[in-house]
Amino acid sequence: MNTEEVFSDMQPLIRSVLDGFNVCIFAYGQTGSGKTYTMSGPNVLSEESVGVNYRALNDLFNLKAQRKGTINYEFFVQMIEIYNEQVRDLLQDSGNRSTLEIRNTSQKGLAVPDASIVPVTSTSDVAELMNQGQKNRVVGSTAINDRSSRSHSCLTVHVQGRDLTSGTILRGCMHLVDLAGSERVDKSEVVGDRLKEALYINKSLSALGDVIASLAQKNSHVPYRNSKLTQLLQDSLGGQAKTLMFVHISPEPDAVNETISTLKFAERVASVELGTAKANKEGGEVRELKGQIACLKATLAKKEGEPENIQSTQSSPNIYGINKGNATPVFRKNRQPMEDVGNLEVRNNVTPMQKALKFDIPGSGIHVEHNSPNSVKNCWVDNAAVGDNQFENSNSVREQEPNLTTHTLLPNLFYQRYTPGPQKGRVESVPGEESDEFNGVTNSCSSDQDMVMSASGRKVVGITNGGVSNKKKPREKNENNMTTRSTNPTCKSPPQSQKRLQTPVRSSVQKTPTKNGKQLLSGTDGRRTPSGKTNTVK
Ligand SMILES: Nc1ncnc2c1ncn2[C@@H]1O[C@H](COP(=O)(O)OP(=O)(O)OP(=O)(O)O)[C@@H](O)[C@H]1O
Repeated sequence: MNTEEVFSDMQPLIRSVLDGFNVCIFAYGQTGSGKTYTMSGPNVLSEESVGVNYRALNDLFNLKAQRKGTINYEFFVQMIEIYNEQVRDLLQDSGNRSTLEIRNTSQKGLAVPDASIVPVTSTSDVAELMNQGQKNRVVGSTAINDRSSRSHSCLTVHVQGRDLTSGTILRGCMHLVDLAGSERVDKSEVVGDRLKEALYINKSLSALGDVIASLAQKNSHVPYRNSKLTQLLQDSLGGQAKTLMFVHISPEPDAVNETISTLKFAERVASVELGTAKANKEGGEVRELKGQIACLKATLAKKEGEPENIQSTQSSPNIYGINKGNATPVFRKNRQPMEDVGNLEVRNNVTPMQKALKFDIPGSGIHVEHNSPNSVKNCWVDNAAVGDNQFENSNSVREQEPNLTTHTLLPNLFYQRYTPGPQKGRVESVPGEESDEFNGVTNSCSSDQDMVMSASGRKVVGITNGGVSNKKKPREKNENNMTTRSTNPTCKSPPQSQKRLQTPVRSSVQKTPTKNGKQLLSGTDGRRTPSGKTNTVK
């Protein structure tokens, strides 16, 4: 199965991102099985070997061009890695990199708000950023893979679109995750820092397994907080995102145990039942009503002598909209206001929506009949007072200033902190040991709370495989694998038993069956038997 075929499995999801869904695509498998090859491609890229990350971005730009008469899209990119349970910004030079926090929020949407977020306008912009991120990623040599990723990496593309006719705002985001591979340390023969990395990798993958098991069993508590990886993927696994997992296995006979356990994991993933998909669409009327409700609440609070700052009524994920945060000055000075990069939501004068309005304010006991547009104009959010922490649960709303209703929903998020500079080589240094702050935390979140990323949309996990030989030496063995066999003429025909593993196991995210109205994660071939078991294509 070549990369183009693999990519065809995820192509429908690219459209979904542009339609306002959140999507997560991740590569899973033992070390050396070809995850990085699938996601990013080999070191030297050719048109055939370029990874699915680049292809996805390319598709996004193509679709953007096709839709330019109807929707205006903007794209922004973040790239982070989780290395030894530390989250790091791959778009920052290693010298400037600090450890970042994952913010669990069901409302605001940015999983790692302090990571650089960079506007991109062309595929070459993206390729440059990905190369930079890839170079900054921690890679090390082991007995199994001489360029083994020692971290989980996540490339996130944020999409914002504005329908030119209706004014509806669409927001989607796509996480492209290249997991570090599980490894048996006796086989990878790692010691010292590499051993420490392997232990962190295995531990976080095992936390991922626990989360999947909990989801599959529909447990009320899902232990997302046991690792940074599961925190990061929380919303993609247990929320409403569309999720696709590529499973990679090695054709090596002596990797059969790892292969079996990988396929068992895939089977478990496939049994997770999903919620209903929703797109992040916000029409002009909704925005208007939110603004008016916020305004009326502010007026009410003032009348009752309550503090001015009250909870916003914002209920949908809004990664672009919230102006709270504690970005350090050092970052701020590098930021570029979103207006400068053409954020269409920055200006949203509400006049078209100034209609007669009748509604109850939930929980306030107030019924409002409202015919004047002007009250909206008397409402504003004090950005200065609020700061720019996008992840507080409330927005401050104050009365007085005119015409700023939805300006308030704007993004310090989109103050981008990316400063182009000379690229650093791959990071080899290993930070000091960090205590695992999530160890033992078993009951602090639910799937509905503390979401890492805002997401709307049904989850779909399709599974394919692109395994390669996990032996570092000889390298030719890598050619004898399912990902390359159709493209590599030097590839020898494997024994029958290996052929099975090498046969592409495809996923069809569009045909994912449903059960009781819920979408199921698709199985190893993206299909299910009537009993709900997964099929393996032979
Ligand atoms: N389809 C393929 N065709 C040719 N070479 C491949 C293919 N897949 C993987 N390889 C080669 O196999 C080696 C291991 O692949 P890769 O680094 O992608 O594995 P990985 O699963 O990401 O490993 P790790 O988890 O250790 O990072 C690399 O040298 C890569 O170029």
